Amino acid sequence: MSKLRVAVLGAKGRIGSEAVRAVEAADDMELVAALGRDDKLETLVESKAQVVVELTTPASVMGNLDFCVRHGIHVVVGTTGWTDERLAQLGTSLAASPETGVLIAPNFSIGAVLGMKFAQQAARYFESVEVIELHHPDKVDAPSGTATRTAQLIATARAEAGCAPQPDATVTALDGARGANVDGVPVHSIRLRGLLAHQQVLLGGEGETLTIRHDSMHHRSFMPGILLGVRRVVSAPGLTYGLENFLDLG
Ligand SMILES: NC(=O)C1=CN([C@@H]2O[C@H](COP(=O)(O)OP(=O)(O)OC[C@H]3O[C@@H](n4cnc5c(N)ncnc54)[C@H](O)[C@@H]3O)[C@@H](O)[C@H]2O)C=CC1
Ligand SMILES: O=C(O)C1=N[C@H](C(=O)O)C[C@H](O)C1
Repeated sequence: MSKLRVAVLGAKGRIGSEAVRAVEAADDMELVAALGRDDKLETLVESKAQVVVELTTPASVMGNLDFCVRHGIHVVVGTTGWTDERLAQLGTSLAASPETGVLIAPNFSIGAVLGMKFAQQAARYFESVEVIELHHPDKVDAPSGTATRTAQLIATARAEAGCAPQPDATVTALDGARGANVDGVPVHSIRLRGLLAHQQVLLGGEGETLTIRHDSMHHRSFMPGILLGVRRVVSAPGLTYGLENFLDLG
């Protein structure tokens, strides 16, 4: 069986360099390009890449995606910074290249995906829910893509269940004291040397709380999800949002 021809964009970055090693080690994949900020995207075409793993920055991802989709190259995207406007722009590109697949995964780690799913399931049963995400201080975006997506999933689950707005008697507060408001869910961002990627979802009801916590201690935690995404995106045309769509979570 021929190997999948895979390229990594952002290959010198923290997660990109780990992804390069993971693709090289995968029996069913061949690393055909490992590109950084100053490399030419045309290399992706010249190297006949079938799948690009996009791990750059929120400032770079849209241009890279546009190039790949125009050239019919499937993309597994880990880069953050997704907004409704960006998703709509991607939808327009994909409409012109309907056989191309793009997976956007706010988080590739299996534990984080499960944590998001559990939070989504629990959200309707508690009066209060807040998200705390904790990352290394070199991260350029806040809140994290994972926390934003978690809050959106929680908010949708609560809206569908007809939950009342969360109780919060705050009348005066310093700017930021109650975190960022993502669809009505407060999201708090910690940046601390020594950390990598961590998240807690705190749920509270009368006389009880539930905390769902996930910790990524090494970038290796993201690799099985990236490899799964590469294997699956080639037969998933259009946009897939969330690795959970490629997992049999029931
Ligand atoms: N979905 C997930 O599970 C994960 C997502 N991430 C996300 O991945 C992104 C990268 O994170 P890190 O590796 O920590 O950042 P980083 O700053 O270490 O790496 C980014 C790399 O991309 C390069 N780059 C910038 N523009 C480029 C371009 N146009 N073409 C090619 N390379 C370019 C930079 O020079 C740098 O080497 C962030 O958005 C982060 O949030 C990180 C870890 C896990
Ligand atoms: O920048 C990171 O490190 C991470 N980014 C992603 C995010 O913003 O959610 C995924 C993970 O949290 C690591």
